[in-house]
Amino acid sequence: MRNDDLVDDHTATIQASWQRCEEYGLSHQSSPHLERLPEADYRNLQWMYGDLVKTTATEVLPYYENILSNSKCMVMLADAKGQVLQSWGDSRFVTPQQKPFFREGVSWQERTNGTNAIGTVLASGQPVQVLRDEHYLKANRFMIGSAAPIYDANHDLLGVLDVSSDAYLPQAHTLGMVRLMSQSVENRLIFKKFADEHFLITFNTNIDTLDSQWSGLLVVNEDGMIISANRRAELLLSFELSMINISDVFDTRFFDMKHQPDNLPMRLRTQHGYQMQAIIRKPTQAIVDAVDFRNTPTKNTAPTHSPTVSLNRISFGDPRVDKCVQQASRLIEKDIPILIHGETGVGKEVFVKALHEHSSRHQHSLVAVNCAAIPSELVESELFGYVKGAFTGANQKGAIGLIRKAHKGTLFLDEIGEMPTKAQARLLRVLQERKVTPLGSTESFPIDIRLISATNRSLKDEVQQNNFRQDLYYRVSGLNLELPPLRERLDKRQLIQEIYKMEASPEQTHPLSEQLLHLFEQHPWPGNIRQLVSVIQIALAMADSDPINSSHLPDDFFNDLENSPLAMAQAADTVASLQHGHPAISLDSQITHSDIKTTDTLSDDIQAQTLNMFEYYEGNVSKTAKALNISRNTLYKRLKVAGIR
Ligand SMILES: Nc1ncnc2c1ncn2[C@@H]1O[C@H](COP(=O)(O)OP(=O)(O)OP(=O)(O)O)[C@@H](O)[C@H]1O
Repeated sequence: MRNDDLVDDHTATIQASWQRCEEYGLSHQSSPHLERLPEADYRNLQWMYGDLVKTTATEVLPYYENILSNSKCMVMLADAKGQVLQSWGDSRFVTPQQKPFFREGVSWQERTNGTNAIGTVLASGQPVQVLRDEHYLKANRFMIGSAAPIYDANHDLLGVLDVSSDAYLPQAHTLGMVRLMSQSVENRLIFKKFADEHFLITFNTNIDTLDSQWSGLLVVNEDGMIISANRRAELLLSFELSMINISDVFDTRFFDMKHQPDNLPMRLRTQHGYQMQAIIRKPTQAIVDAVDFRNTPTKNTAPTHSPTVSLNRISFGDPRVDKCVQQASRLIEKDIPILIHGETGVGKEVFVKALHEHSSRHQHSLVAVNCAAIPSELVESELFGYVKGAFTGANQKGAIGLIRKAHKGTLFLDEIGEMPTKAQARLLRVLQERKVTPLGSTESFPIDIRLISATNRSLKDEVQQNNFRQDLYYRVSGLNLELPPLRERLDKRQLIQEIYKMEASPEQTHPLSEQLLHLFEQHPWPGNIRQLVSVIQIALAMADSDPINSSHLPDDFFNDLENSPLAMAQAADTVASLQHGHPAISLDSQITHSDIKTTDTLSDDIQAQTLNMFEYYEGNVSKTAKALNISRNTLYKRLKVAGIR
């Protein structure tokens, strides 16, 4: 590209940015928005982008330390929303009033801060240098910003790297340097992600530039398929690389490339006839492991029998479950452990399976471990693996352990509260060091897992009673989710119908009757969805291909109803109309349709449920009454008993 073209491009980028600023309603006099994110949100960000920050700080910036320390500038690393994750450097060139401009946790979006290097890179997707007077807000015109985007291995925008300095310093090379730095970050991230299990091929037109960040980088699997590449590779080869074989790119067999000694350059000719110099690096971990894990079907490693339900069928509009789905599906892509709490049978495991299938790790294993189901003396060897002869009774070949089986995938520790104390200490070390040392071994193996744990007890109480380590609690509970019991779900009706459809055979053509649906909606379901599935299965088997009626329902179903005064009161009419002499239910119970008069004798459970709901809906009487399926009057009376109104 000619210099004139570059100038034209630059001018067009800045003009387009100024136009956006006008559309956002900014003026040159507007004050920049320099407020930091709330501390908790900032901490979350740091956690989510831990790898990016660490890679930049420890593997890239040190190479530029000399240049940076001699040129009085600030380096800022921002996420894909322009929020500063970390800043480094010398703030001597800024006045005390200008220091907040470089603070971590400040957002540099154009929308709030006008044309600026970070915000304009985000809007244009291109490296940009914003000179002093090109900043839209006058308040920002004390600096020159040079910034370049950072993309991840999938070529999705990950963040922006920015170098800002005093307007009077020479700037000729800064933009080039920032581009180089962002390319190094991208290359390092690709290395980290793939070096364990894949071949990495670095190539360039000249042997002297092979070491540079501008070399092409290809990630290739055992069969020679290209799994990932840096952006330079596509530029150098000038064609799209995704999922093609390396032998379609170069005229050398992959077999010959694989057997080239590590770090010894080889000459390759592209299919277009260009000569390239290349270096191949072999996987650092035995490739057999990698293949083994990826191909292991979930059921072999996970003693789980729950059905596979897609994530968009987990909730049918319950606000609490919706929120769980939204939060978890976002955080499963980050390195944040998830802890799910919920009564037995609410569908914790079904939810985890759906999440894993939905996540980018779905080609790898979901390993589900029920910590309560493994005998305590075997928990450690099952989880962490062991080497040959580590203990009496051990398998002669040794075992890899469930945690390593989840490498690159998801590890689900169900009933984590049941884990023996010794195993807890070992698990904590594994999570801190991200390495597993099998029993009897001195060697450790790096692991890359997403961790989801579940419990139906309060893990916090377990910590207080010294049954669960506090440090481990903090390690496993990044995002705490509560899956509500079935009786409290607002999408009960749809969920019941959905499960009925799943369970009914093609011969069963009758839908669930309105009355049965109503009865199911009132039921307290102490066994939650598991019980609902079982009741529907029994009823379907009893009814054969006839429509289901109450005589097909198991006795336990009615016992639960009788034991739940509230549900009983609400279900009475329905049962009366459905019942054809079912022996398990007595409708002359002292509980009548008006549970109002029994408010003060309501069970603690119902009272607690009422208060929980009331709190959940932040004191909104209509919503709480609707959720509990009671009248507003009844709710007022219950609240009065609880001393609230
Ligand atoms: N969303 C759903 N759709 C269909 N069936 C479901 C759903 N959620 C749960 N189930 C049914 O309920 C059963 C119990 O679910 P799951 O094992 O996930 O519960 P859990 O909360 O993990 O229970 P526990 O705490 O006892 O381990 C499943 O086997 C499945 O039959």
